[in-house]
Amino acid sequence: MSNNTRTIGFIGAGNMPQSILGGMIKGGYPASSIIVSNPSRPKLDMLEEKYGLFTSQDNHEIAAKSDVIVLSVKPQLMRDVCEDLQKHVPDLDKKLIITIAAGLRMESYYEYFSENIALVRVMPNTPSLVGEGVSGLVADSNTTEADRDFVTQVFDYVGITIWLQDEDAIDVLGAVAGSGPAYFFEFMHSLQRAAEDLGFNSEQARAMVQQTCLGAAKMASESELSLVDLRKQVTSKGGSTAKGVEVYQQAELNDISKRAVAAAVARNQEMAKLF
Ligand SMILES: NC(=O)C1=CN([C@@H]2O[C@H](COP(=O)(O)OP(=O)(O)OC[C@H]3O[C@@H](n4cnc5c(N)ncnc54)[C@H](O)[C@@H]3O)[C@@H](O)[C@H]2O)C=CC1
Ligand SMILES: O=C(O)[C@@H]1CCC=N1
Repeated sequence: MSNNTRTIGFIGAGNMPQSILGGMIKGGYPASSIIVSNPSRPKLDMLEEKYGLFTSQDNHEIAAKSDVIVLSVKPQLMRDVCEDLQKHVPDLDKKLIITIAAGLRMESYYEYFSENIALVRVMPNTPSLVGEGVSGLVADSNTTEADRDFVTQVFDYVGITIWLQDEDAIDVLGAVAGSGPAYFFEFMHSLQRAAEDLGFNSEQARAMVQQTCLGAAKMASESELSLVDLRKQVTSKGGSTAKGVEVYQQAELNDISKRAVAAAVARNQEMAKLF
């Protein structure tokens, strides 16, 4: 990677950029080439202490020092942050701009900056922190092949990268993989509570749920079998699993997932119009 190191500056130091930069550093990207801004100090102090990063409360300073700017604020703040950068930071169209915001379309960024910016929209997820992220990417035609290679390299550090044809696909990937960790945590917590209700303490209940989830995910990723066949392997005829699975099927789990993803896609589309 070090043969293609650029100074990468995160504007916003929230959960998602922390997951990405933490994963990058773990994967070997030089911390000296990662810089971060945030309006308040606590997260910056933590990042300085933990990784020795250069940080600033001044977005202009971080953007000016960066070859690659990663816009990492909430969608509703994006217009103000970008218009402010456009006013105060020279040569933005000579830098590569990455945005990780959900929903917001590329055309919004052309409005905030100019149509000359080189822009990549990335939809990452928080498991990037442990090197198991999923990132969906779409680049505009102002980016060079070297830019796109760089973005691939960065997000490959923190998991798998999936280049997409258009922004509609990013909204869907966001609703499945971007939001997905929350769905799994919700499900895992419900299993933990079920074990607790039947007498386990929370520590044991959580341990068995998370290890089972990890094991199932590992099996799925290492196996050639379909998810249906993997499920069948656990489900002995006339056994206990069949009874448990039946409850989920009767509750229309497929339909629940479909509705959850559709709701998240709809919110992404709404956010594109709101901000
Ligand atoms: N959390 C997630 O799982 C994912 C988040 N995203 C996107 O990542 C972006 C950031 O989300 P999170 O990190 O989760 O949010 P967060 O709420 O954890 O962090 C937002 C950060 O922005 C900072 N901030 C506020 N105003 C600012 C300004 N004017 N300039 C610079 N920084 C400012 C806040 O102090 C805070 O540290 C959002 O656009 C979200 O759509 C995308 C995929 C997944
Ligand atoms: O909830 C959100 O809007 C962001 C996008 C995907 C995960 N978190």
